[in-house]
Amino acid sequence: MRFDPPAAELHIHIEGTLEPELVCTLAERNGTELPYRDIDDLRSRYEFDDLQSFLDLYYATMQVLQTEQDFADMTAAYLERAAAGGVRHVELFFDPQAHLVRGVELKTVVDGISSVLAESRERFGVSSSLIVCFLRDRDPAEAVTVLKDLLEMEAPIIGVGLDSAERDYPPQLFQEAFELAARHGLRRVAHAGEEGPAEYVWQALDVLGAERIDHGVRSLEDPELVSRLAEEQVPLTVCPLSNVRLKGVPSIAEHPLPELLEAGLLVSIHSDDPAYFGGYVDDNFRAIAEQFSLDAEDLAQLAKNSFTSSFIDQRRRQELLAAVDTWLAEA
Ligand SMILES: Nc1ncnc2[nH]cnc12
Ligand SMILES: [Zn+2]
Repeated sequence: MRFDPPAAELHIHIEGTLEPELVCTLAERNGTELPYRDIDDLRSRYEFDDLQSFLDLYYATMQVLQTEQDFADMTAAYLERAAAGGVRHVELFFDPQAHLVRGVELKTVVDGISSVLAESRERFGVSSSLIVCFLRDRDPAEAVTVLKDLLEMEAPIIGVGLDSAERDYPPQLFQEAFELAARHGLRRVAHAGEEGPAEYVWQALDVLGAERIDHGVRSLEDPELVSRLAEEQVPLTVCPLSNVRLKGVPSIAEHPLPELLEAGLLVSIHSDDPAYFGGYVDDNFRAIAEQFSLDAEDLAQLAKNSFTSSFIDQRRRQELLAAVDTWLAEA
């Protein structure tokens, strides 16, 4: 069976695609001293107890990203791998504050990533757009400043998101930044209900105006919330391998994907930080298909959900939905 239906990758942190090999290549190129002996030593540290233990390594390894070329190389490497696994459309998250605090300029980050996205369709057959994420464990006023700077420089972003350490950082702290985004016609998404409670999903919807919830798996703890999500068909971007690696759920067997689907929610499957969590979208499809005995038709439906949940224009959406039918006919 094949695990690579045409799909939209809607929950992907570009910095989370930094494979150990590229970390070492960039460290050598930039003369960055890393506290790891070699690639195998670095890879051996990819064992996490929770979200914070992952974020500690995630922010440490990204110090190798220094120049526009580094950001471009990382983006190109990701798009090449994603396309090989069936991805045909990407809405890419990036974390500018994580680079600004290291002294890397906003323009370096934005130009490096967007120069490759601008040619993603021609080079990789993947349409793409960019979403800025605010770090919820930093000052909410900083998020407003970063967004103003991005607007000022006319960065090619289509939306805003909210990520990093979730516990004790409720979405409502970021109301001002999200209101500013809305006034400028930007789309809004937010991580919620990954480690944080269902209450954070309510806040993401009602205070931030989030149109899509990243993760959202803990919504199941609140039946009223589940009804709301089902009724409004609010998209949830679910990342099974990530949830297991960060110990949000003990194993794929115990992942609540079947319950989410049973409840009639609009779920699609994504990879989050594939370099760290053991796989890209196709690897996530394989894991859930093998665990839950899903067939090609089930995967095709999840892939269609990803296009339905995306912010692409109607014409491209129809083209990609049709591509799923073609894949299914041949699968
Ligand atoms: N899974 C995740 N949750 C929150 N913030 C993140 N930043 C990168 N990956 C993340
Ligand atoms: Zn994420």
